[in-house]
Amino acid sequence: MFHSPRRLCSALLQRDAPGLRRLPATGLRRPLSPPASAPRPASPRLLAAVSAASGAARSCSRTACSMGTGTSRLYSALAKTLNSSAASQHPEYLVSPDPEHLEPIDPKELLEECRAVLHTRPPRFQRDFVDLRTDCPSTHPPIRVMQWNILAQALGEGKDNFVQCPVEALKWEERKCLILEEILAYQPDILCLQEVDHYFDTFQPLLSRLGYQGTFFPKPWSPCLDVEHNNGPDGCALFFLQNRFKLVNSANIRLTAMTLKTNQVAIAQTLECKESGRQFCIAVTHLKARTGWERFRSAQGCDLLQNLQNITQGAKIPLIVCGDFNAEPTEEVYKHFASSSLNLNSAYKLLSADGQSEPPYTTWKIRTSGECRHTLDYIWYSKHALNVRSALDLLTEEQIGPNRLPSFNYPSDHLSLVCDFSFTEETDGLL
Ligand SMILES: NC(=O)C1=CN([C@@H]2O[C@H](COP(=O)(O)OP(=O)(O)OC[C@H]3O[C@@H](n4cnc5c(N)ncnc54)[C@H](OP(=O)(O)O)[C@@H]3O)[C@@H](O)[C@H]2O)C=CC1
Ligand SMILES: [Mg+2]
Repeated sequence: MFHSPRRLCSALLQRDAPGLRRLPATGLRRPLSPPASAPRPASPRLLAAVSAASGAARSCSRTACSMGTGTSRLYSALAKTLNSSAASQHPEYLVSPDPEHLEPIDPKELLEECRAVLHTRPPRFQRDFVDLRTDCPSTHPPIRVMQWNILAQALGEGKDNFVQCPVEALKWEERKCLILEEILAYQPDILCLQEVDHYFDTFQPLLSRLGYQGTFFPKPWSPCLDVEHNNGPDGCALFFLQNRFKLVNSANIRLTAMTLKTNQVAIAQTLECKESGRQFCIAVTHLKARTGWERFRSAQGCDLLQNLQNITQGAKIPLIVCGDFNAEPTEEVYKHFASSSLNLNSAYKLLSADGQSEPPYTTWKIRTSGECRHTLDYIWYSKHALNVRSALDLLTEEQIGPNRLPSFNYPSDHLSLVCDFSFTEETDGLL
């Protein structure tokens, strides 16, 4: 699904003065030295591909964002400038730096390099795709969508209280390779992420070199900013492969609850498939967490649905909504989505025997309060316009292990959800 790199990955090794490397996004330079916490890399390219880009935001963080909460607010303000409501009406302001100026990375080589960094870790778990609609042939390749709350680095190390997870398992230099490995293993066409607090230094520069166009919308008052040595606010990020889709429209939405602005956000983009000319809308969100906030989440969900009604012109444009809803299927917000006039179904229900039950968990962790096993993450889709051709099975309890998540094998407390979609024949030729 990735497009072939136009040049070899070895182009990542710079031709500039020895020991200096041009940073892709900014043109800044920094000394070439491996991160202190990382194991000795097997390949020098990893420094180029995985670490070097971090210099851009690290040099930003030296001046603006990593010195604690006060200066982090400045970073937050800068990030918000890039995502202002004015910008949302002009997609050109939201696009990443010109991808033509970035050296492409060969995904296979990057995957190998990630694996080299992770050589002291246990192997990653095997997960299989389950075929769901083998009887519906499609003329176009499916659209693979990944939904994943990747766990903000600042929250994982600072506030989440994962009492059974050793701190070494959370080291960013290795954990980011586990996250990249998961993305590279499944090669989604569209990637919907929550709790991203390493957008500018890691995911945007690397994923743009893999052919993705990215958008980031930070939470207005990210809890990450209250963690010492944070890397800026966390937020939602949406990436799509530029060789498969053209951006038609993009909206960054600050969710409201009972007309009040909240700390939760969403990104909604209308994309056009380059192969088929078909349009669809993809949205990503992360609703308010914690028990006691059920009505608040419900109101946020209603606001998001209202926004999506407008964006899809009343369900005329097929829709996919990915999110960490922080709500079990018994909650009101889930019911609003299941019964909305947008005609949505939750894709992972299709993995159950009767097609009606959500998986038993999408997140599983142990906090000071005890074991937390919940189904909170969903991929909703327009059931009249889209088919789910296959879905990636979840990790088993045995794979997750007694200490639950995150772990040395798996980088987040939430599992990634991955689905392959195709358009239904009935709506072929419409939008
Ligand atoms: N300084 C200021 O003026 C303000 C600061 N804030 C900060 O923001 C925070 C609230 O922001 P808000 O967006 O409402 O945050 P949420 O309540 O939505 O939670 C934020 C994160 O905490 C995680 N989380 C969920 N449950 C727990 C738990 N039991 N223990 C630890 N972490 C948990 C969530 O992860 P998941 O989704 O994976 O469950 C989520 O990513 C405040 O605590 C404060 O730190 C907020 C407003 C103003
Ligand atoms: Mg979390």
